Amino acid sequence: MLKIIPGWQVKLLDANHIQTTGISSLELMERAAKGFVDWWNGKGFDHSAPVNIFCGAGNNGGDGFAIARLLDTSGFKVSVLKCFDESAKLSSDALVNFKLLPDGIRVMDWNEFDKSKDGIVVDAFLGVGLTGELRSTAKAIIQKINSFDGKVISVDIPSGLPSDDLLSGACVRADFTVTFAFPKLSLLFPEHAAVTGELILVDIGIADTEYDLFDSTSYYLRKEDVPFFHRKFHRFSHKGDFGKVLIVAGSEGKMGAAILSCKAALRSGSGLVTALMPKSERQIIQIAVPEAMCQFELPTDLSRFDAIGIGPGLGVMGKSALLESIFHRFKNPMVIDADALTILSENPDLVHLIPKGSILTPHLKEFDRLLGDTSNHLARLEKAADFCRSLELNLLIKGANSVICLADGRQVFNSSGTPYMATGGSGDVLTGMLTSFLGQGYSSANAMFCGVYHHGLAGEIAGEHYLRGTIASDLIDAIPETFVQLGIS
Ligand SMILES: NC(=O)C1=CN([C@@H]2O[C@H](COP(=O)(O)OP(=O)(O)OC[C@H]3O[C@@H](n4cnc5c(N)ncnc54)[C@H](OP(=O)(O)O)[C@@H]3O)[C@@H](O)[C@H]2O)[C@@H](O)CC1
Ligand SMILES: Nc1ncnc2c1ncn2[C@@H]1O[C@H](COP(=O)(O)OP(=O)(O)O)[C@@H](O)[C@H]1O
Ligand SMILES: [K+]
Repeated sequence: MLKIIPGWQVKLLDANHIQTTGISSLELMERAAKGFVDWWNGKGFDHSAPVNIFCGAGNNGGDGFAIARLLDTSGFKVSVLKCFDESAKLSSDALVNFKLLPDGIRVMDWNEFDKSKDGIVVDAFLGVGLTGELRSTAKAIIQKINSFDGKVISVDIPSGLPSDDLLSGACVRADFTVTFAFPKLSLLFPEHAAVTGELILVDIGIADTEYDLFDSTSYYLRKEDVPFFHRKFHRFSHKGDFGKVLIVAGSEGKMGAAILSCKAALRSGSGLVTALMPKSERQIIQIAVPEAMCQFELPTDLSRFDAIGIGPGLGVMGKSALLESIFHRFKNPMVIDADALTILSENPDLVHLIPKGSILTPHLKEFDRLLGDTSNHLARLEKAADFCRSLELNLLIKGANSVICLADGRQVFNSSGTPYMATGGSGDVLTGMLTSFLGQGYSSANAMFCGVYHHGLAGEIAGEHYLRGTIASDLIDAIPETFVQLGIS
């Protein structure tokens, strides 16, 4: 997994990389620019659209000059908008790249930019070197960029956004942010979604081990990390090896949630799935998921189950005793979602009975109901860390870039997923997937890494096909393809 370090430490990361590999800082800037242009070329932007690149005097601007040169070579009509005056001292690498600008590129002052023209704006004004409050000219430059109606692509971070803190002043509103080496923490906050746009991570050749020097509890979960967390099964594996799970879900009118969770558990590899549900609703589930077994009373001995998932569509009224009995009778980690979380919010004493290592999966509203209102994501993450450490529980804060908050203090941001997953029932699918991995003998942390990443990837696969018509069942259908794409047999 990729460690997320504070923006101010990027200089140390670079210096260390330069020292150990012998490459120059200029070469590192060139890699960043090449990575940006590779992504750009993959997007297939129209060659006839003029490209206007706002460049600051620091290394973010240096990236911008290098990008300008490379886009010019690729045949784009590029202009550079200087965001500094004649007296400004450019960083040494920015100066080199400024001097390397080919003659064909028009260089103007930022205030000469004509916002009414078509094209694309690249924002290479301010990067992680931003300190303190924006100066007045910087605010005017950001305003100018934001007055443009077309696409805006930010280099490393939208100019004005602090890398590790909440936005308090002006900021470029980007459609895409192409960030280098690792995602800056603030790019992952829901309150910044409107300024960061779609997030793209460009690898500039810094190895994961080079981050070991830095203290941080934040990580980013990428596709290449996930296979490592999967268990390997062998030729003689039998259905018992793949786990027996109990899904406690569904009530009259909400049996769909139970069906989605059970199916998702089966599609994620569970050997045996049992649904605990009201007897009156048994026909629905037996027709929809014939592979699942049904149970209408809570068995006294729950030790025959390897994992339990509880909550989707369960209902709240009169269900707290059921939750309490399960906590008393089952001693292994379990998955707690939806209505079960609401019951916990209403009966806070029950939280102390939850088996250690369990996984709670609140979305933002459920989080606030459970742990109290939070004014912003930073405060939420801090609260989550305290909760997880003190109770030895794991929390998944759901949303775009869901955060896996572990009892050991690590907070891991997921990279897979798409807004097309914002559809009723997709959380029920996740509960089934997490329960399935727990039941297959994965540690809670590994079950979360695999469950959350595969769930997001299933959303991407389904979303590619169905766009905004994606429904939760499509995610389940896409689960097998996620295993194919990750090379997991
Ligand atoms: N490993 C990586 O990730 C790599 C990262 N790289 C790139 O380096 C970037 C970081 O570059 P950096 O350190 O030179 O800082 P940068 O963001 O250009 O900002 C400095 C400029 O901002 C200005 N400024 C500051 N505060 C201000 C304020 N309040 N209001 C107004 N202005 C303010 C400051 O002005 P000054 O204070 O000096 O007058 C100076 O001009 C990083 O984001 C990435 O793009 C790649 O090139 C290579 C590998
Ligand atoms: N914009 C988004 N980007 C990525 N994933 C999303 C987005 N919106 C929702 N999701 C994911 O979809 C799931 C929704 O779960 P939840 O809110 O419990 O929905 P429901 O209760 O309808 O099942 C979560 O896993 C969440 O991370
Ligand atoms: K920028």
